[in-house]
Amino acid sequence: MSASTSPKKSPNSSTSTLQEAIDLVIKATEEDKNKNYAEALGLYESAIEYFQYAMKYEMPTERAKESIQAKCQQYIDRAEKLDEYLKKPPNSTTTFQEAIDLVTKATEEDKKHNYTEAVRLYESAVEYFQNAMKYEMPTERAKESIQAKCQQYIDRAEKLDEYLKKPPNSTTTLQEAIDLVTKATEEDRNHNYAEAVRLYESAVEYFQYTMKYEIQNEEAKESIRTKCQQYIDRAKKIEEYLESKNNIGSDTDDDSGSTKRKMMDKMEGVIVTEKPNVRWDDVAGLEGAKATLKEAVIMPIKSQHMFTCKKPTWTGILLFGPPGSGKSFLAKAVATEAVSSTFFSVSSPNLISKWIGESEQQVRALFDMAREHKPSIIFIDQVDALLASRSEKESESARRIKTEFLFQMQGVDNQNDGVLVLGETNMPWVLDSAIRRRFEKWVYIPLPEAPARTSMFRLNLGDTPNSLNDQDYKELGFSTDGFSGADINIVVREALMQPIRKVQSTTHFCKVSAPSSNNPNVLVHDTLTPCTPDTPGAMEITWEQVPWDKLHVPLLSMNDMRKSLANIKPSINEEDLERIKKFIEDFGQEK
Ligand SMILES: Nc1ncnc2c1ncn2[C@@H]1O[C@H](COP(=O)(O)OP(=O)(O)OP(=O)(O)O)[C@@H](O)[C@H]1O
Repeated sequence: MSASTSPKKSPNSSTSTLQEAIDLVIKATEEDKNKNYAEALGLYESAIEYFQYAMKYEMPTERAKESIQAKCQQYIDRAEKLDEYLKKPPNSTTTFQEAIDLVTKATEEDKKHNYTEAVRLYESAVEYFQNAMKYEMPTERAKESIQAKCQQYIDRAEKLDEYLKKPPNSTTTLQEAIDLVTKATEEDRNHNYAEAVRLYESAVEYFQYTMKYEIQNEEAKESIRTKCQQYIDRAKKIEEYLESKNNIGSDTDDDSGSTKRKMMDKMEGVIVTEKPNVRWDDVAGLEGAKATLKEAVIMPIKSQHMFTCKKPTWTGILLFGPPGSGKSFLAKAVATEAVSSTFFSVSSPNLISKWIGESEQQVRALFDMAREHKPSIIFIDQVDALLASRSEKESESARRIKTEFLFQMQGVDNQNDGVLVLGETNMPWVLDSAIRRRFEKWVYIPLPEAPARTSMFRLNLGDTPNSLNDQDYKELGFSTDGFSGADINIVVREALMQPIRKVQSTTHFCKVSAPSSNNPNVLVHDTLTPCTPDTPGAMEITWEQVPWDKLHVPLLSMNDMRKSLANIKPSINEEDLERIKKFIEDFGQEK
């Protein structure tokens, strides 16, 4: 700290030195705030001298002395910090701008999967931020926010570091990527869209890492790339949807607009207005159910002009049947094919947990919106969770939701014309009898028969390259008695992983003739594919030792399907089926 002279004061001076010291501190703080650090430093130093003089000659009380000393210490600290800052070489590089530039570069490298460089840059950026905070003295609030940001960069650098430290042959990233996609799809299905987007994005990141460091084979890479593009597209679509939903809520500034917006906010995760993309042809089998729904839902919407007098429409249709039999899937097809209608999809379990306490208001808002946007379809997934028989144990809130639903479904003065409530349940027997009556039409969705199961295998495999023939598909259909559509979906997903696993786990490769990876029209005879040790010409090598352009990932085969089938059992048990059978005996399949 630079030396300064004692205040030139006479003991008789009219202004007290203490007052002058205080004035100096006020000025010092002002200059400090205006970043005139040299001026601030001089003023702090003078103020300290004045305070010390005052303490010596103006004899304040002991308590005042103590407080002055504490204050002086603060000014001394601040002055020292300023002094240190001012002594920094003029071209010092510890500036915020440089720290920010480093973070920008780190993020770029991170995105390009140059993780080693990204870690280095993140770490340097944090160091620069810390130095800058020391010398450039931001406000406390700015400091807090910089520290929080730094923590994020440290976390990211640690995560990347962890990746980089994995043994070079590690195959776990691929598994992690697959797990992430599985979770993303689940969240997506449960309408937890924000979480689904996050998971899809992480999965893509993991896949990209495996493509860079783990997988050399171009075919496998190509297939992963295609999948990644699907996940990116899906994440984008969800983001667009979330944005558009916010816009629906913000399209008016008046009171009713803002109330609607509040309602929409509360409904987030509970109601989805996005149109699914499932066509009739995507639904295997269920021809009877499709015909009923076409007649009951699509026809009245499509040909309104045909019905000049009373329209034969239904206001409540219930799809019931065993779990995973395609009820929701079929409802999605209805929503897609009923082009001009608005689709509201409500997940009952989410609704119950999120609307507790606000129940009837939200139910009313849902129906109001449906009426406003008619023709519309309100699809209620797992309607049993929402509208089960009244019981002693149910909460007051659940009771109120149910009562309001009953009231709204009933509608007054034809106000529900053009609004269809489409419910689905796998436990129709638990429904409240009044609710059962509100669903005027019941459609049974059974487990698929063999031909429908065969179609499901075809639909699920889509255009994935495979070596299955018609006979294999038939066999798959026949050998999966008791499997639901959801079970078959799992079997196929599991089978799709087999070729990649085979490549990664095999100990031997042998030469086969296959299209060249550089030109698929040319057949080459030296590509390597997994084989058993006793195959003639088998070489004991791992997949990492095979040059990428020579690796031939085996096509998905019937054996892969059989392997997958051996591990997956039907999810519906006899007891569930008995219960449904009994219900049909009591109430019939359709009404
Ligand atoms: N008939 C079908 N055609 C094609 N795919 C089907 C069919 N049925 C089911 N699936 C597949 O199974 C998945 C699960 O089906 P879905 O969610 O419709 O079952 P659900 O009957 O609504 O089950 P839950 O009663 O448990 O709600 C679908 O996403 C679809 O991939």
